[in-house]
Amino acid sequence: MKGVNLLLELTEGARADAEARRAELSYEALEERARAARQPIDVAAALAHDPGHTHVIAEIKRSSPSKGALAEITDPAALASEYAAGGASCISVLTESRRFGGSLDDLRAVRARVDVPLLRKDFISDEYQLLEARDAGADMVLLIVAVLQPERLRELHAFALDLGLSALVEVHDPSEIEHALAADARILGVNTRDLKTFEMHPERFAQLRSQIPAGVVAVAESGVSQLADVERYRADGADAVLIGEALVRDGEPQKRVREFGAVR
Ligand SMILES: O=C(O)c1ccccc1NCC(=O)[C@H](O)[C@H](O)COP(=O)(O)O
Repeated sequence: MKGVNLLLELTEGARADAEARRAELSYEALEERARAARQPIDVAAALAHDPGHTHVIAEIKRSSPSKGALAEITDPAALASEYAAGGASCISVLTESRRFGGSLDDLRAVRARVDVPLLRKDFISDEYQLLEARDAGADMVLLIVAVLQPERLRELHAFALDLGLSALVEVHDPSEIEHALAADARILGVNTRDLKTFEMHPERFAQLRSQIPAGVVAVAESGVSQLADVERYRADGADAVLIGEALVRDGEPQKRVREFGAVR
């Protein structure tokens, strides 16, 4: 399947890049540094349902496999400041370099500039990558159920929590929700992008929402291009929306984040 193959390719590439960094900095040395880094923020609390407001997770995304180049972001920290000023509840920093053009340096630069919770958005399959996330200032990491065996998902989720990190556990279908909940996910993201065709299926969020228990943060990911899309996800029960392309292409990201966040 093209989509699964793409996810595997992205995951393998991210793992190879992390292995190269590990050759420069050992696991043990990184762990010592990571555990001494600032204490992460509790992101589940920051994204908990708010009747007066939709939490916006605003993404820093230069390019993507589906669209190619999206925006020339020379100063990710400046864009993050705009997002924060617009009231973003969390900022997602894509650190994958091969297809998304991101880096851990982007994450570090953003951390140095803003105080809002940060998501390290990458294709994580190894503990070393979780240590890197905490060391670079992340509060939350992405774990994609489609590329992790159930036991591996449980291990990585538990290790993230042990490091004080939160985890956004990403699902695409009902069986993946079961695996996510079995791993004790507290923040669940439904990605409505079909990774086989790259088509958007916003109705998937509503289809899966009833399987997400009360008390678990429900995030609708991908495909927001206008206010009506946020209103729809909100009406379908989203506590938070994760938005990339629409914000990086917008000339007024601060204004746009404020507008999207005002949806109730
Ligand atoms: O964006 C892609 O083309 C993509 C392809 C394969 C795997 C992941 C991909 N995107 C990651 C994301 O989850 C999105 O960046 C995020 O949900 C924001 O989506 P959007 O608002 O549609 O840019």
